[in-house]
Amino acid sequence: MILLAPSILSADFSRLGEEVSAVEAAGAQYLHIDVMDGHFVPNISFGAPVMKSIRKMSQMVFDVHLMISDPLRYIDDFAAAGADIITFHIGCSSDIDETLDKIKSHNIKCGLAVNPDIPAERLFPYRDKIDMALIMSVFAGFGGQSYIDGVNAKIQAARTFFGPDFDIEVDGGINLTNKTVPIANGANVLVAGTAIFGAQSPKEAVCSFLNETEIDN
Ligand SMILES: O=C(CO)[C@@H](O)[C@H](O)COP(=O)(O)O
Repeated sequence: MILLAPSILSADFSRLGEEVSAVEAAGAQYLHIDVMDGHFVPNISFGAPVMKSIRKMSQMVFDVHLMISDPLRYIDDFAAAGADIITFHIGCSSDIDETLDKIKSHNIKCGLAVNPDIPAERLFPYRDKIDMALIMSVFAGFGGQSYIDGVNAKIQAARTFFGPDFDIEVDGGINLTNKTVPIANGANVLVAGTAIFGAQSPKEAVCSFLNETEIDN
């Protein structure tokens, strides 16, 4: 089953509640929450208080993507704010095992992410500790970039290594035209920001993503 994770990075923050309700009503299963610190990536987005405020009005799986230098320091905050999955990056400054253990201590699922210039094999030693692998199909930091086809082999390598029942999420530059590409290479969780919240109707965009994704499969 393909899961869709609309990224609120591209939402209209002045109407965040309405935007979240629209994608939830349309059937999106995950809500992708992009947290950026202006240090690990050049951009700054928002933190746990914003997530906490939308947690009250949504039942979606809150899929938190920490693009921050020292994720270990903030796991407690995001857990308390209602995260269901917390993913952070290979290459951050926190100890990876310690951070995964911290996430697990909250009974939350954990994921590890790799930017396009980091091989999928860097995820493999953590196989028994993680619930999801996040393969970035753009360099983390900004919405609205173009999908990098060079990551397709990496998605395949991750699928081969982790097996058929493991969650492999792909994030960046995914739209209605190219969404079959990550799926064909082994992804089962698709993140889309601009293609959903940049559409005239985010609700219709989610329906198109989900319906057409089913037809393609
Ligand atoms: O993590 C990121 C960017 O760093 C992504 O989640 C993007 O926000 C996806 O947005 P689009 O590429 O779909 O616009």
